[in-house]
Order: sequence, then C-alpha cells, then structure tokens
Amino acid sequence: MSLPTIDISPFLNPSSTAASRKQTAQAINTACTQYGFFYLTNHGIPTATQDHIISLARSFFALPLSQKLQIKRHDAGGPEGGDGARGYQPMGDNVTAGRRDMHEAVDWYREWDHAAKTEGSGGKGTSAPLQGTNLWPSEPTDLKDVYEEYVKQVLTVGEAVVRAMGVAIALLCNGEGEVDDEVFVKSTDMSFWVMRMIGYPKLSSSVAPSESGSTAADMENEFSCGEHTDYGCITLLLTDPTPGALQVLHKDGQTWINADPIPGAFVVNIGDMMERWTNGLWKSTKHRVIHRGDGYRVSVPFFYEPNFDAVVEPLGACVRKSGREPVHQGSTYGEHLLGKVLSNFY
Ligand SMILES: O=C(O)CCC(=O)C(=O)O
Ligand SMILES: [Fe+2]
Repeated sequence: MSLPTIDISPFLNPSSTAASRKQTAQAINTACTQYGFFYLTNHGIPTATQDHIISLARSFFALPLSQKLQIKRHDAGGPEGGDGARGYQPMGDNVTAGRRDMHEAVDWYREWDHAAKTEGSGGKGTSAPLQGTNLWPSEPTDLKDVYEEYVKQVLTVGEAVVRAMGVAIALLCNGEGEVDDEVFVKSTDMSFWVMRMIGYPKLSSSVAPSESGSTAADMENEFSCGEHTDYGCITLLLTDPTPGALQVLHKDGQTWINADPIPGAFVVNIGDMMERWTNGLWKSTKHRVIHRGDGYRVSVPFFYEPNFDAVVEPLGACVRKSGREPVHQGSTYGEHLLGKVLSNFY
C-alpha cells in the first residue's frame, strides 16, 4: 500500500484548463478522504533547492551542542527573551503523549507582524508567547538566506494546494448550499506558518514498539517522534532519502503505511484545522517516525497554517454533507496555537 500522488501544476500554471484543475481537485478529495496524506509533484521548487535545504539542516545538527544551544528556545516571559516557540530544542525536549521524542529541532515562525506586540509576563524586555523574533544560527553561514528564500517559494506551493482543496470541497459538497471555494486561500493569506528543521539519530533500541516485554529503557527510546496528528492546516514535508522512518496510520486504525520519500516530491498531509473546517469529511491522519535505518536522518516540515486571526469553524455545507453535528464551535487559529504553545505542544 502506498500513498497517492497529486500533480499540483494546474493550480500553479495560470494557463491551465478548467478540466485539469477539476481533475487535480478530485484527486485531492479522494486522497484526503481516504488517507489525509499524499505525495505532491510538479510544485515548481527545484530538487536542487530541496537538497540544499536538507544538506544545510544536516550541517547544523553536526555542530557541537554548545553552538546549537546559542539559539536555544526559551520559555515565554523569561529573562532570556524567549517566546516559548522559536529556537533550538535539544534531544529529548519534545514530548509526545508523555514520552520523550528522540530528535532535536529548530522552529521558525512567521514574524509577529499582524498586531502590536504585548509585553511578556516577566516585564520589560521579555516576550509574550509566540511574539519573539526568529533565531538563526551563525553557522552554516548561508542557512538563513537560503531558508528565507525557501519560505517564499513554499508559501506559493501551500497557497496552490489550499486553493485546490477549496475547489475539492466545493465539488464534494455540491448541492449542500453555497461553498466559497476560496475560503482556505483567504484564511491563509497571512499564513502564520511554522518551519521546523528536525534531526533524528538512529534509535538504539532493537525492540519493535508494539512488542510486549520491552524494558523501561527500551520503551523510553523507541520513538523518534511519537504518534500524532498535525494541529494546523497542511504540512509540506521534505526529508532526506532514509526509507522506513515516517509511517502513516491507515483508515483501518491498525496498518502503518511507510511514507518513504520520493525524490523531488513533498509529502503533504492535512492537520486538525482542515479536519475542523470540513467537519471531519477529511481526517487529519496519525503518523509517527521510527528511525532504525542507517545514519542520521533529517527532515524539514513546513506547516502552512491559517492566519493568526482566521476563524476556523466547520463550513455549513460540510456539516450538512457529513450529516453530523459540528465537530467544534469554532475559534481563531491563534487561540488554538496558543493553547498548543502553553501546553508545550502536548
Ligand atoms: O520527520 C518526519 O518525517 C515527520 C515529522 C512530523 O511528523 C512533524 O514534525 O509533525
Ligand atoms: Fe507531524
């Protein structure tokens, strides 16, 4: 079993035909209904750029810990000026479902530019949650420029994907009342994006996660990134070629599908906000990382998120189509995200 592939070029090319856009939208609907995950091709970002992103991540993680800690993430309101979100998190800092994840990571967010900054709880010179500035490493020297350029490119791809998703939802909910097929585009036009650079050492434990009788030490060591759904809109994931690491839970709730990288393609998945908008017609799918392969694995997911102020609530036509009560009463994406930051992303 493998994930479907979506050719997004009709939504990037202004001279594409309506028929080709419809075909892509229908393929997205099938992929999001059945898997919540797909490979994205013909997105316009050169493979050489993707390779450069991955190799810079690898170079950063190879630096001595003391150097990586120079851009450490600090708690919001603290004397270091941290905002609880941006910066480097050493191995074991991340916890999923109460268990330490065996990875290290750096997070960057859209700069706080949509509203006035408020003072952090620690007083003058401290930052409120998410309102800090991005922390860039001094080495590799070209990382900042290359990554900032990449953000611009990947935002264009994200916009094309959510535009296609709007058309897909309008097709799916045809006859259920009016659907604004630009709703996702409008709600992400100031995307409060997150870019994450992750490094995974090979897991030392040889015990498979589901095997019984594993020791406490094995249990602690067994996940590179524990089972989770992504909390936002869509994720555009770039990884190195390591196979077998990223696994996606099939709809049957039991089978883990290997989402091995395809050169040049992104692995795209929908997050909890898309599930909420569609009232569960599309599900944000559980996935996990178990890296027992060779070498040090790196990945760079880009989370194309709603605007901080975007109200995310189930769309009327989706509620009717689903035949279920609204799954959520609605909130802004910012409220949802702040809840995540304040609970340390549990
Ligand atoms: O590294 C990967 O392949 C996936 C990472 C992931 O799922 C996440 O950061 O949300
Ligand atoms: Fe994820």
